[in-house]
Amino acid sequence: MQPAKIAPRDRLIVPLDLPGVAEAEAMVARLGDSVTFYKIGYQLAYAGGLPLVSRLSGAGKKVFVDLKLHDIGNTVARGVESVAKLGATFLTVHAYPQTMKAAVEGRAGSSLKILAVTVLTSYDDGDLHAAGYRLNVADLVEARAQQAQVLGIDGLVCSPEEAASVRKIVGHQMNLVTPGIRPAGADVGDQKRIMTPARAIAAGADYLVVGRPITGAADPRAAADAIQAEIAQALA
Ligand SMILES: O=c1ccn([C@@H]2O[C@H](COP(=O)(O)O)[C@@H](O)[C@H]2O)c(=O)[nH]1
Repeated sequence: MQPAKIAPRDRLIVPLDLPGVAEAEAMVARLGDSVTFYKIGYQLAYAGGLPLVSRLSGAGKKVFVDLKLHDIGNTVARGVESVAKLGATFLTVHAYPQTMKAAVEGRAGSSLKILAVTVLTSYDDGDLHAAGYRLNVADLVEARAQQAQVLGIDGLVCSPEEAASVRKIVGHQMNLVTPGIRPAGADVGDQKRIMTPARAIAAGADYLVVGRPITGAADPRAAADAIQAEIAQALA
C-alpha cells in the first residue's frame, strides 16, 4: 500500500487546549484558513467544548476528539457510538485489547476513525517501570501497534521517535499521529519523546499534533505557517 496522500497543510493538527469555548473560538479565528485540523481534549471538552466538534466540522474543519477512552467494553463501545454522532474524524482510546475491540465495535457503520494511544509522549522508560511495566517504551509501543492492527484499529498515536519502527510493522494502512513535536529551540514542557516537525515527517508520521508552540506563541498564525512550511519542505 502507498503512503497516504495528505496535503502538507492538512497534516498539522492544532489542539485547542484552552480554558473555554470563547478562547477556543478566538484561537480558531486567529488561525483562520491556515489550520484545517483541530483537536479537542480534556481541558476544552470538560469546559463545554464538545458542541464545537459539529460547529468546526460544519465550517469545513476536521476534528480529532482526544478523550483517550478506557473503561469496560460496553461503556467504551457506547461512548464511541455517541462520539461518532458528533462528526469527528478521529477519536482516541488507550491501546488495551478490550478497549480497542470495543471501540471498533462502537464505530461500526460510521466514518469515525479510532486511534489507539500506544505510550504517552510524556513517558520514558523510567515512567513506565514506575507504573509497573517491565517493557521499555520502544517494545511496548511495538507490541501495542501489532495488537491494534490485528483488532482493526484505524491509526496509532505514538511519539515521532517510534514512527519509523511502527511504520515497518503496520505499513501504510494505519494513520500515524504524532504529538511530542517541538520546532527547534521551542520549550519542551512536559514532553519527553520529541522531534522537530521535519524529522517527524522524515520518520514517517502522517499527522503532527503541535499545541503550545502554536497556541502559546505571540503570533499563533505565523507559528502554524512556519510549521506547515517545514512539513512541506520535508515532504518535497
Ligand atoms: O501521547 C500523547 C497523546 C496525546 N497528546 C496530546 O497532544 C497535545 C500535545 O500538546 P503540546 O502542547 O504540543 O505538548 C496535547 O493536547 C496532549 O494531550 C500528547 O501530548 N501525547
